[in-house]
Amino acid sequence: MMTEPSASTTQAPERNIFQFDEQQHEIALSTHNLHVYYGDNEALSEGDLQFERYKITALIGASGSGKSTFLRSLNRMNDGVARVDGQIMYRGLDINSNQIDVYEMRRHIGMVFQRPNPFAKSIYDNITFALKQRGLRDRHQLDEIVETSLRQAAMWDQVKDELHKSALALSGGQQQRLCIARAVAMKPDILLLDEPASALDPVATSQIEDTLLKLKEHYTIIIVTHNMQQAARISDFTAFFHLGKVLEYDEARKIFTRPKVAITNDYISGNFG
Ligand SMILES: Nc1ncnc2c1ncn2[C@@H]1O[C@H](COP(=O)(O)OP(=O)(O)OP(=O)(O)O)[C@@H](O)[C@H]1O
Repeated sequence: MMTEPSASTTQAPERNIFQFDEQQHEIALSTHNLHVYYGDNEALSEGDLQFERYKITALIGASGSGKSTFLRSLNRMNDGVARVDGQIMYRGLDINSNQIDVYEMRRHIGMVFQRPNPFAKSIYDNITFALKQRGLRDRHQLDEIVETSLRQAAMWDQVKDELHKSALALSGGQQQRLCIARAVAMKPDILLLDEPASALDPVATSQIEDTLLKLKEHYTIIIVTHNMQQAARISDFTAFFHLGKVLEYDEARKIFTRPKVAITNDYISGNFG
């Protein structure tokens, strides 16, 4: 449910960061003193955020507020594009450390992009490509992973008889679910999704949302979305980004019913963005 626009639109932003009680919540990923720069321009100045295991966290905010910059930093997709200062802690390791094998880390922290980007290969080969690159050759094991991944992405029944058809012949929504299947085939801990449904129609969008709700049984999900209804429907926690900072981060039901920060209220009420 959305709240009514607030009268206090001009109120200066206050920081209102939700701190998990680490005793009660298992943290899958956390950031500490994170700053991201494109050249001299500081696009993100974010302090300490924590992401709880097996929950969906939505990153919301107006265009240019830094959501994608933040998301892409979480598995070093900004390497070579931006300078990232601060720590991103995963299983006790800072993923920005020189000792990290970036490809191995991305196996644990996978990503699905805004536009479906299947390889120009068959459905089967899209899912097995990276596994084969890593040396997995056992046909039986590969078949099993293809089936499990497609089931997790809720498209096994639709494509089980045409696994050798080109992925490019699938609809946009199916292609995006194939990209989700490709990501989960690597058995990541964390799935990052950058507006995965923005190029899809409402039916395909709703199927992606149902898929994500099922996937959170096994994965920690962090999703950028411009769709407030989507964030309210599927997220457990929501972070509101504004001008390169997180102004409010809390349980989604609180953000969408009684946000503490006036600008959050204005944004979710559709007053800007
Ligand atoms: N590759 C880049 N080079 C230089 N500046 C960039 C680059 N990518 C993003 N920026 C800048 O960083 C800031 C944050 O952009 P970012 O894409 O993270 O915002 P966003 O909230 O994800 O926006 P949108 O919702 O439109 O995707 C913006 O000022 C943007 O212009």
